[in-house]
Amino acid sequence: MRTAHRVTDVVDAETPLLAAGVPLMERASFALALAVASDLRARRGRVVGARIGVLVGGGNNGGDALIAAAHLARRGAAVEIVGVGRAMHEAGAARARAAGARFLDADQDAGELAGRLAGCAALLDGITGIGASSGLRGRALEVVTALRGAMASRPRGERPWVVAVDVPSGVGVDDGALPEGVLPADRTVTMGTAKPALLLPPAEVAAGEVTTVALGLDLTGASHAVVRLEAGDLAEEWAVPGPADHKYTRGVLGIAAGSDTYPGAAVLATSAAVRAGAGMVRYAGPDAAAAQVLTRHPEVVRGLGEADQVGRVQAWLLGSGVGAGDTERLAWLERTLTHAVERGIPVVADAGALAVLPERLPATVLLTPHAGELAGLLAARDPRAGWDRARVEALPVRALRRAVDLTGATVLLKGATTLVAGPSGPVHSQAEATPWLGTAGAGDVLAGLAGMVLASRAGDLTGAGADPELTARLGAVAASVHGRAARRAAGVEGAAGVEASRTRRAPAGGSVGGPITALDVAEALPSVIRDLLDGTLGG
Ligand SMILES: NC(=O)C1=CN([C@@H]2O[C@H](COP(=O)(O)OP(=O)(O)OC[C@H]3O[C@@H](n4cnc5c(N)ncnc54)[C@H](O)[C@@H]3O)[C@@H](O)[C@H]2O)[C@@H](O)CC1
Ligand SMILES: Nc1ncnc2c1ncn2[C@@H]1O[C@H](COP(=O)(O)OP(=O)(O)O)[C@@H](O)[C@H]1O
Ligand SMILES: [K+]
Repeated sequence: MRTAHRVTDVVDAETPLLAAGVPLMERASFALALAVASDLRARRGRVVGARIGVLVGGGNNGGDALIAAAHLARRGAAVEIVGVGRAMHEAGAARARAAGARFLDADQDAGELAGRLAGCAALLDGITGIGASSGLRGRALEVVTALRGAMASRPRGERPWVVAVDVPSGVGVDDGALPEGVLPADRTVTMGTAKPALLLPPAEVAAGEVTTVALGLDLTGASHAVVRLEAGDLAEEWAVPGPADHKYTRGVLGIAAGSDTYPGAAVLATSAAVRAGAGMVRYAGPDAAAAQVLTRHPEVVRGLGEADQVGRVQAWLLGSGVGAGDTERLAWLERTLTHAVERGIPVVADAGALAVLPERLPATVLLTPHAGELAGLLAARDPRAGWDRARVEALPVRALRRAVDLTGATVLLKGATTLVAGPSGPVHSQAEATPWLGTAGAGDVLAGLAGMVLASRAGDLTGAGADPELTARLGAVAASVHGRAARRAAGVEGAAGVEASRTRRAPAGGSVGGPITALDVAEALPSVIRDLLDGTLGG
């Protein structure tokens, strides 16, 4: 599990150590210098003679960068420092100067400065860290903007290796905002614990590879702001049947997906659910879609009539492939949702079901909008806040939290990185997917998979003493398994999907994979889940 902590919790954890005289900045800057030296050796063979540019702001983030610059200068690097703040960490500057670092004229033309910096082997971004009040301003913004331009005009292989100190300067440290004028890093060396922006869209793409420096902070009392589940965590949450289990104890999922207009959604959602190991799927949908489902999956049981006539289920998936004009189906979904909520049955509410939500919902209802659907939901409930798709994409965590507050439900926001949060607990952020997954019907597969995961853990979700945060965690499990199945289907290896999409090529030894259909993702589920439980799935 990867985790991140909020700025206030980091500051609270640092304070007693600083008061006790623990040299946190020494530790931080030494580790930073080591990371830069190691990257330089890997990329250029040596540190000696390498030209390293250091962007320095007025606070302790600049202090970290200056002391690291001193270490690197002592190792023989040609270090060039540019102050872009109103002040400069004095002790750090003195050490850098004593070690032989050069201070460039900070007032010179930003374009000339940028041209010089863009020719460095490495750049350290030590402008702002957790003390930043907003996106970069003033001279810092001017220099970074010029530098981004100068770097963009060089061939990729001739650009400097960028290392961000603590966070890429200017990102929304707690909310993951990515304003204009952030220098994208190849690596971020973060101090004490990861910061939320390093795991949250859209800022995470500017962080590159993240290295966390252990500072000895005691964060045991602080809650996680962001959690990213890894393979071992998924295996722990996955329900594995024992000898006493049978189809009913493994979880029966009711699926009301698909319509005469979109019958395919029924096939995709049921395929995902049965392949992910549902004890049984009861399909409640129109005749034509049901015929297609049963042709492909004869094990699916048809349920007719109202919710209480369909037969017992441990969870429902409602709404995939039901359009806004399908008033009769929507009315049925609304009645079924109410029925499920009254009985404490967990629900995945997707697509059409998002249009018929009651005012308040329990946390065991998992809403699965994409950014456009979430914008619609927020615009309807919070009309004066001006939510639209672009705003949701720019501030996804805020949009997610707002939707949770307004509905009471657990919300899963689909995207290249999928975010899940409930009324309490952290934001889960899962980034395993590949951009090849952005294909019609992929959301229906996720919905079926998520429904099956909730059905298989229904007892833990709703029994006495149930963990109120479990729905969100299981949503994250489903998102991660979905993303991993997409990677397997597409043949993506080595590279993270995000990285591959950014660079349009695979790193050495990897593969960016190739096109997939939504059904391919469903079909990859059994082997991915098997590897997950065998412990052979990395990451
Ligand atoms: N407290 C400590 O002793 C430790 C702090 N550490 C480092 O210190 C950093 C935090 O230092 P600070 O609290 O001094 O804050 P920062 O250095 O992150 O930011 C404050 C400085 O940035 C300027 N600034 C703020 N907003 C700006 C904006 N929008 N545009 C341009 N400039 C802006 C301020 O004028 C001030 O000079 C951490 O991120 C980490 O790098 C680490 O060395 C670990 C120990
Ligand atoms: N660029 C991307 N990278 C990774 N995953 C993506 C990307 N774009 C979309 N996805 C994933 O694909 C799925 C698309 O779902 P959705 O938008 O509901 O499509 P549909 O309604 O056609 O099924 C989601 O799980 C989403 O997270
Ligand atoms: K920084």
